[in-house]
Amino acid sequence: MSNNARKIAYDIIYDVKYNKAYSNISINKAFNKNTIDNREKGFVTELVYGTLSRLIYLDYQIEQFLDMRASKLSKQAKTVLEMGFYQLEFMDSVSDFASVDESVKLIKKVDNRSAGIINAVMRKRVKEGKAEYTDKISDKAKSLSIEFSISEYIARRFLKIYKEEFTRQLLSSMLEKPSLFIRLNKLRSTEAELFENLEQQDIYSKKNDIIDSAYEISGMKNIGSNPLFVKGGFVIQDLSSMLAVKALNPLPGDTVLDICSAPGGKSFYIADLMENKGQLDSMDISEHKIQMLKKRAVELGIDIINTRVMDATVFNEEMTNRYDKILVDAPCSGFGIIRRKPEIRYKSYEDVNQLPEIQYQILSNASKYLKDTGSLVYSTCTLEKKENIEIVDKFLENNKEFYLEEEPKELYPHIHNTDGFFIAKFKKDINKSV
Ligand SMILES: C[S@@+](CC[C@H](N)C(=O)[O-])C[C@H]1O[C@@H](n2cnc3c(N)ncnc32)[C@H](O)[C@@H]1O
Repeated sequence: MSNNARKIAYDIIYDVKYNKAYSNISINKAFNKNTIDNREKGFVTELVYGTLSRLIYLDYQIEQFLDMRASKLSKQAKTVLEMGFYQLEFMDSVSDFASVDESVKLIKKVDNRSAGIINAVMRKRVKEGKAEYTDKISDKAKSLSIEFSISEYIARRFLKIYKEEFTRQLLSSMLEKPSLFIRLNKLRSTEAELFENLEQQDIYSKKNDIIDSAYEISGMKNIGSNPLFVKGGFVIQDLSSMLAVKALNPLPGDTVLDICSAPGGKSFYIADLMENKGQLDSMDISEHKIQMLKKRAVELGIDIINTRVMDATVFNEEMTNRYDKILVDAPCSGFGIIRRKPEIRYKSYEDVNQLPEIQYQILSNASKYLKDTGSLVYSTCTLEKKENIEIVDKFLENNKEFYLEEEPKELYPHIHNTDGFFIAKFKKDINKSV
């Protein structure tokens, strides 16, 4: 693989680590800017996600081979070493020689003064083999943090919420590649057309048992140029996201509010289940993301969506008692989608501690927009109880006219083959409160 591909990967990793960029957005930008073939794209994607997903573990390994304090390394040198160590341990397609040689070439482009140290550390690692990680640190959270490359804060929270064995299984599954699900958009295509498209491209698909328009697929390359995808015949959507919509049970003719809707995955499925009949108000605080939603809705052939940029924490009197069904897919810490967004692995208490208040405020406002016999779904893509069941309990405590229609669902990657997710379905019954 060329040094150009490694330089592209380096720029993305550096941007995510030091400029707070988002990995998925940075990768897309880099692929649009540079002309690289599909094989190189695959290599860059693996190197970026792999390295970013294992930073704490890789830094631990690097330290075992360094003759100086890691804090003395330049940011560039540290990043090149992390990429180099990742290739040595986790990329079978790259020889040890290439890992060392290409790392030295790369550092010469970005910080020539560190070339000697990179060369020495990489060679020492090749000669001696990886340092065995033994569970020698007595603090369990610290130890899990290194082993599974997750912030100590998240490790500590998971250990508080789950048993140790469950936490290990969960963290281990969060280092694996997520399954890919697509959903047929019946407004633009049919199952027969979808199957023909998948067959032509040698893509294996398995129909899902619960969501009849969902298929788990493997072997999809370069989805952006798939003609059926481009014309809106199918979308990529995790099963967990579809299950949240299914819980809401939108029907043709309903008046529905999706209050944190952008970039639109759930709104599009709501519209599909409504057979594009009725009214769907899709709101979000982000103007940019609402624009993305609008554009994709047109491609998908949906015309029942009214978009609005709105801060859902601010109560809007005009919307009182207006909707049959409301989805609150709240902004959250995202601990359930760590496999897709590796930067979430390193979140700290300060990054997430404000969220429960915002979530509760949004849920509380949304509940007032519901008609007297309406249904409301609260969902998040996190596994943090403070953002899930504790919000639900507080809401029920303060809103006696609401009850849970079914037990809230928690979904886990290693059990359900989905993102980590939480879904609670409430029913409003004003007679209950009197
Ligand atoms: C989990 S995402 C929603 C994903 C979306 N439902 C989908 O399926 O594509 C949460 C969304 O909440 C939005 N958000 C954050 N704070 C908000 C607020 N105060 N009011 C409204 N939307 C907000 C974010 O912009 C983000 O798009």
